[in-house]
Amino acid sequence: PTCKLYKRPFTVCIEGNIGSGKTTFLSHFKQFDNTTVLQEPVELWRNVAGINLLELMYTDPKRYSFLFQSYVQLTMLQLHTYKSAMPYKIMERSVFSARCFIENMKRTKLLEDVEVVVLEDWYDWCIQNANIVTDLIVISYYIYINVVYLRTSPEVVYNRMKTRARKEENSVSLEYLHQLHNIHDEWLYDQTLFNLPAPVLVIDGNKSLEEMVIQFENCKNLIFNKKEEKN
Ligand SMILES: Cc1cc2cn([C@H]3C[C@H](O)[C@@H](CO)O3)c(=O)nc2[nH]1
Repeated sequence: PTCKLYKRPFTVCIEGNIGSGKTTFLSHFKQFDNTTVLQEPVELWRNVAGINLLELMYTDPKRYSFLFQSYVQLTMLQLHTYKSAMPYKIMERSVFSARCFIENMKRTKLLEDVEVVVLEDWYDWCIQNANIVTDLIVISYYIYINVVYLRTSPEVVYNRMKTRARKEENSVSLEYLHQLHNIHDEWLYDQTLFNLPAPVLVIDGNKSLEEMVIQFENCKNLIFNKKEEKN
């Protein structure tokens, strides 16, 4: 039998706050037939054997943050290791950004220290043992030197979140979005938190949809060209 050589796809993780424009970015890439687009498996988190774990996490975060993040980690790993024949794979968030949410829950005491240790041990083992190689993290504030991050102000994402009105998020405060924004900034903008698994691109998520699409196009060219450089 001819063994099918599985070539690791050039993987891009789109990162950013709730409501920062990731889904819009992903839909822009759905038009390319050389790219597998993997959205965040929110529907899985809403139905774990009939239980809405996302809702439980927001309703009783002290009790359910660990359980939720542990399931998120599993579902993100399944996406990281998803086999596709396409040369490009774009993922919404990653096990890398899972650490941002865990970090925030640690800082706000929603996770016990021992819960953080267990989540981090799982993460460390997975990184060493699973095939997770991310060639480029796309985040959001376009600067041409090829370091980009989907950076959207908490006020803007708060309004978008409210407009989208995802029922589980109706209790999410502007303060929480500020916390997540700051941790994403530390990780991807100041680059003082965690270590970066890959070079970063940034797009200004505060722009109008038209301006965002222009930035997505620039980003797409950077990404598809980058692969050429790589080969
Ligand atoms: C990797 C990762 C994604 C992710 C999303 N979420 C929440 C934020 C949004 O309300 C919803 C969909 O992104 O899930 C979370 O609490 N922890 C997460 N960790």
